[in-house]
Formats: sequence, C-alpha cells, structure tokens
Amino acid sequence: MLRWMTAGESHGEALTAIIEGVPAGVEITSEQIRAALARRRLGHGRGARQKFEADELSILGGIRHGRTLGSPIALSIGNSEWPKWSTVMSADPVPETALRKHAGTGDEREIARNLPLTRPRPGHADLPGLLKYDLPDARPVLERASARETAARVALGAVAEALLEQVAGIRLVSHVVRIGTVALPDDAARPTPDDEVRLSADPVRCTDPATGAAMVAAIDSARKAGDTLGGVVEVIATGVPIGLGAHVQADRRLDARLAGALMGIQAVKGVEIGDGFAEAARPGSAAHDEILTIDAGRVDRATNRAGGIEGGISNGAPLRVRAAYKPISTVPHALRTIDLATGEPATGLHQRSDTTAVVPGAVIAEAMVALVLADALVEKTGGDSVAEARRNLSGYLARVAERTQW
Ligand SMILES: Cc1cc2nc3c(=O)[nH]c(=O)nc-3n(C[C@H](O)[C@H](O)[C@H](O)COP(=O)(O)O)c2cc1C
Ligand SMILES: C=C(O[C@@H]1CC(C(=O)O)=C[C@@H](OP(=O)(O)O)[C@H]1O)C(=O)O
Repeated sequence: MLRWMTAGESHGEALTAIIEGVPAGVEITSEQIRAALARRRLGHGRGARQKFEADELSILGGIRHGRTLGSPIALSIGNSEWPKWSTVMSADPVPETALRKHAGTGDEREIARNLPLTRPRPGHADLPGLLKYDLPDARPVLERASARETAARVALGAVAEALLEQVAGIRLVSHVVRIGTVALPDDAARPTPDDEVRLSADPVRCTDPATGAAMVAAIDSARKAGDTLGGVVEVIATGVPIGLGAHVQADRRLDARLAGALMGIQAVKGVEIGDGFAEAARPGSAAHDEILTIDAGRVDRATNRAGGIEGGISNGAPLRVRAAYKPISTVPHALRTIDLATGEPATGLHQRSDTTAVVPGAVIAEAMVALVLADALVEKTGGDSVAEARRNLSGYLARVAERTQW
C-alpha cells in the first residue's frame, strides 16, 4: 500500500510531503522532481506569483544515491518568499505591534498582508472554513486551501511516475482539452508520453496549434475583462496491465479511486473516465469496446470508450481520464460578499490571482493519476524492491498470456 500526505501553508516556510510504501530501488533524482515542479509552474494564464516565487526542493529522507530505500520518502519544498511572510505566518506568537508595523507607511501590499481577512471570497473555502473551525478570519483557512499545496503532490507524483515506469513500463501524459469555450476537436490526435517536450513548450499544453492559439486568445481576453476561466484536462496512461483495481468492493475500484483523487484537487468539479458523459447519450450498441482478438495477453478492441477500465479493473487499454476545473474563484471583477467584521455588504478581497489554472491543472491531474496507479500497482505486485515487484508482475503476466493462448 502506498500512503502519502502533505503539510504546509501557501505562504508558510515550506510544504512537506511524505510517501510510504515505495519499494526499494526506484531510480529517482532531485533533478527529476525539480523538472516536475517546473512543469507545474508553466502555463499561459498564471498570475504574478509564479514569476517571483521559487520551489526550493530538499529530499529529507527515503532516497540515497539516486535510489529509493524502501523507507518513507520525505520531501520539503521551501518557499523563496518566506521572509516576506515570516511575521504573518509565524508559528510562534508575534506581538500585535509586529502585525501593525506597516500602518501609516503607505505600503498597501504590506498593510493588506497583515490585515485580518474578514470578507470571505465566494468560491473559496473562506466562509465555510472559518465558521467550521471558529476562526477570527479567513487567513488560516485560505493558507491551506490554496492550490500552492499541489506543488507537494506533483513532487510525490514524480516519484510515483518513476515507480510506474520502472516496475511496469507504465507512462503518463497530460494535456489541456478545453479552456472556457475553446475545446480541442473530438477527432484531434491524442498525445502520447513521447510528446512531453512539445506539450511543455506549448503555452497551454495543447496538441493542436490552432486550438492552442484560440485558448491563449481566450485567456488574454478574460484577463482584460477582469474575469477568469476554467477548462478540462485529460490524462492518458499507456502500458497499464490488465488487473489493477478490483470489482469486489466500492473503494477498491480503480475508477472510484481515480475519481476521488482527481476531485481532491482544488477547483476540480467534475471527473470523466473514458467517454464518460458522452456514453450516457449513446445506445448500448455504440457504447462499449468490442473485443476483436485476444492473443497471449494482448487484447485488441475496436474502440476504447471505457478509457481502459471495466468493472473497476484496468483492462489493458490505455487509461484515459478527464478532470473539469472551475474558473479561478478570485475574480478581479470582485464578487459580492459580506464583511464579517461589520455584517455589511462588501466585495471579495482581490490582490492578484491566476486567470486560469487549467494548464498547471493538467500536470497536477497527471500526478494524482500517477499516485493512484502506483498504489494499485504495488497492491497487485507486492514486493519490497523493484526487482521483486517486477518478478511478481511478470509471473502474473505470464499466467495471463497462458490463459489467452490458443
Ligand atoms: C494550480 C491552481 C492554481 C490556482 N490558483 C488560484 C488563484 O490564483 N486564485 C484563486 O482564487 N484560486 C486559485 N485556484 C483555485 C482555488 O485554490 C480553489 O478554487 C479553492 O481552494 C476552492 O476550492 P474548491 O474550488 O475545490 O471548492 C487554483 C487552483 C489550482 C489547481
Ligand atoms: C502559489 C501557487 O498558486 C496560488 C494558488 C492560489 C489559490 O488560491 O489556490 C492563489 C494564488 O496565490 P496568491 O493568492 O497568493 O496570489 C496562486 O498563486 C502555486 O500554484 O504555486
């Protein structure tokens, strides 16, 4: 079983991530994890913060000389902006005067940073969070609700992707299929993991240049209009063997695990497995994936509408899942709210924000799919080392081949 967890606040000193259950011998370097973190920062429509803030990765445990040890892997992602936030986010008590030291200086940014956030922003965790936890303002809520935390997940996802490839040859790719009303045509070629360099170089992680240009234009016009956009991302995994996940219990189904993991990303409001919602409109005769041949474990199907999962079990076809991101909540054209300090109508606080998070959202979704697949893979293979997991997998695959040879 793989277990993972993150800690840390958006403007805190560092994010921390721990993953346990990774077999010994997975080759992974800090450079690979840094590359994954860099991919998450990319994308047209990101706000000012990505330009000046740096992810400072440290590997604190579980990896030695470029290989996992089988022990828990602990990662820290320091925030280069911490000195500016060290008073506001201090773990130890600070005197009131320290929080007010900018009053009267005219430095609006510093004054705002230190003020209690009593105007909950619609679309954020601010209002339910501060009432649920009985907090005086929204700062403690928004600090943890912020998608800054996804940096920690992407770092863990890099470890999961290395495990998947080295144990089973499973590779992942993610791309953007919709931003606002601009969508990749249904008949556009799907990317493969070999397209990563090209996708990372594209401002919107889109495979089709004309659609990508229209997405960039849509983001620019939303920004000019003081608005924000959502969209849809797709993650594809190739090389997934038959048999990850299980039909026997609701929480063991691979589709359920993927949906939960993707819905666990900030701002994700919908998940689709394979053709998902389009399937609901089709007759059964045009909704399933007919089996054409089966030969020594290789299954050839007419289509892959199911997205590689039947009955909660991977069926050997490429895995294909989508996640829908709602538009960024902090809309520059500020939304109406109530100031909890006075009970009076107000507008939500807006200092800066991304125009869209869909492009990094693809990389984050890829990390979440990797973590779910890695968990399902080690569950199937067992094994305390990569070599043992590989041996177990090839023993199982040999039996699948034997069962399907005529
Ligand atoms: C990569 C990424 C970046 C985000 N950036 C912002 C942002 O700059 N401003 C904002 O208001 N929301 C942003 N969000 C969305 C909020 O974090 C999210 O909507 C909020 O925490 C409420 O959670 P919920 O949408 O899941 O209900 C971002 C989300 C992601 C995935
Ligand atoms: C810092 C990151 O994303 C942040 C996620 C976020 C939110 O509300 O989710 C709001 C923004 O931060 P701020 O409100 O401080 O400008 C984003 O920049 C990141 O992705 O690394």
